[in-house]
Amino acid sequence: MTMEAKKKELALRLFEINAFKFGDFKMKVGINSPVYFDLRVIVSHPDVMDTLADILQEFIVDSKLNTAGAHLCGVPYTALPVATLISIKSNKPMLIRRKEAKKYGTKKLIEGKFNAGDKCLIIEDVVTSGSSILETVEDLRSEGLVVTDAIVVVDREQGGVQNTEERGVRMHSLFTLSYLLQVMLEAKRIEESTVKAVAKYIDACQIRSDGSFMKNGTTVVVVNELCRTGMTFEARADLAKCPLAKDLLKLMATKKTTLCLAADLTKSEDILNLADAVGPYICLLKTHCDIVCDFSEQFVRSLQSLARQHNFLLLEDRKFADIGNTVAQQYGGGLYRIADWADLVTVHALPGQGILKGLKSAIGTDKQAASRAVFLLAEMSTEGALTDEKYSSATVKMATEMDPDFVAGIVCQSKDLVASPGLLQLTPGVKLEEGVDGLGQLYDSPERVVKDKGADICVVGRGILASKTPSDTARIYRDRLWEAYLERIGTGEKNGSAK
Ligand SMILES: O=c1ccn([C@@H]2O[C@H](COP(=O)(O)O)[C@@H](O)[C@H]2O)c(=O)[nH]1
Repeated sequence: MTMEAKKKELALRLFEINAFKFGDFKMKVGINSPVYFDLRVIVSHPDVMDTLADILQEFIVDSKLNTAGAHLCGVPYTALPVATLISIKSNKPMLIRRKEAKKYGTKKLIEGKFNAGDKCLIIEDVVTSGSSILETVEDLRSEGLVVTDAIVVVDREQGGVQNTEERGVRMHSLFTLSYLLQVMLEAKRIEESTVKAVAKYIDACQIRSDGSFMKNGTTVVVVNELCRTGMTFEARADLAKCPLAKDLLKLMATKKTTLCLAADLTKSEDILNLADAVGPYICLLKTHCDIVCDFSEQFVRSLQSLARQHNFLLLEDRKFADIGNTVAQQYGGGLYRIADWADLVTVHALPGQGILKGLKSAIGTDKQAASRAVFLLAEMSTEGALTDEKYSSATVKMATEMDPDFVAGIVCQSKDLVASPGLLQLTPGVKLEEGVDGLGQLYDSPERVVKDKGADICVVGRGILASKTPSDTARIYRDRLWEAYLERIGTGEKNGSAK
């Protein structure tokens, strides 16, 4: 295999394991970026680590650097395992730079055997401004080592080459961000619009080694066009990692609706009649199967047939919250056999990752798995809900880092919680009249929920159920929600604050 083919294969594998992703990410330097690299994830994929080390070793040889007698030093900490592997494979000795000098004993900054005047080659994972490389170089040089070159896995092309060059270090990058974008585009992993948004950001956001941003001598305002709430559902579908979220985003875009009906009725016939009447206006129909007094297999088959007829998905709001072994049985078995008919279910993140593993284990084949997904509950719509910021952020982390293929979205109430454009925000507590019911349920208007709270899909129950003409009322909700969405992405007719 040629080096080029190996690089492309590795690039696709890195994308697959989430070593880089596209969306809206807060960076160390305090601005939001449309692309995020986290090469730490490779330690969980030994095959990727091994391949990366092999390719880097070959890359070092191809770069024609004079590395005879040179030491290798990985920039702490992400580059350390890769540097170690290259050291073993190429039989080159390694040095380790401590981030802080030891407070006792030798007080060494650099661990390993070396003499002043020895050469040292830097290994780094991702470079933005190059400041991490330069910190390491400074410590190595202060011990008399000679450092002239750095091998880098990814150059984000935001000034690293110039900043390191100014301090006498040449960067040799296996991948540039532009190269990765082209490979992802060719492989149809991303759309042209994503490439353009990232390129625009990179062009506007060149970072100097002191951390300041400048372009043509002036400070710039950097706009991230991959911000979830500013994007269309069509564009976001391309960035969704979960197949069902992709389908749902496309469905919402073609049917022009973000309305989810909470069909909280207790007789199956009433639910079916309602689903038939309201079906043309909704993207999701949400059930609580355990409140249906005459629940039957026939009922769910009829519901599925209406879902196909009117093009909506079924969400069972079961709010699973137990250990993996129990939820597997609750989901796949029992009276309701939820996994057989519900496209989506709601799940509490409280028990941790095991709950998602348990639910997944109840789904049969890979094909079936691709047609099932969950919404994780990060916040509730009720007065005094105990879901605090730490809990809700940890829930979103669980969704994006652990099971991105299985989590379609987040149930929450706050705009800035869901950054990833591929994840859907589902928000209950929506009514034409704002207020509170007698049991602590809080309601906001359709406009406020979409524009101020960042909702993608809005759940409406009693606002429609209590109406004498549910289908007309559903249409009103659908229209107001859709108009608010258009205004949010900047294509609506009206502008201004929420009603
Ligand atoms: O935080 C949450 C999570 C779920 N729900 C569910 O949504 C509907 C809301 O019904 P309304 O009649 O519009 O109040 C209901 O099925 C809840 O179980 C929620 O309200 N809040």
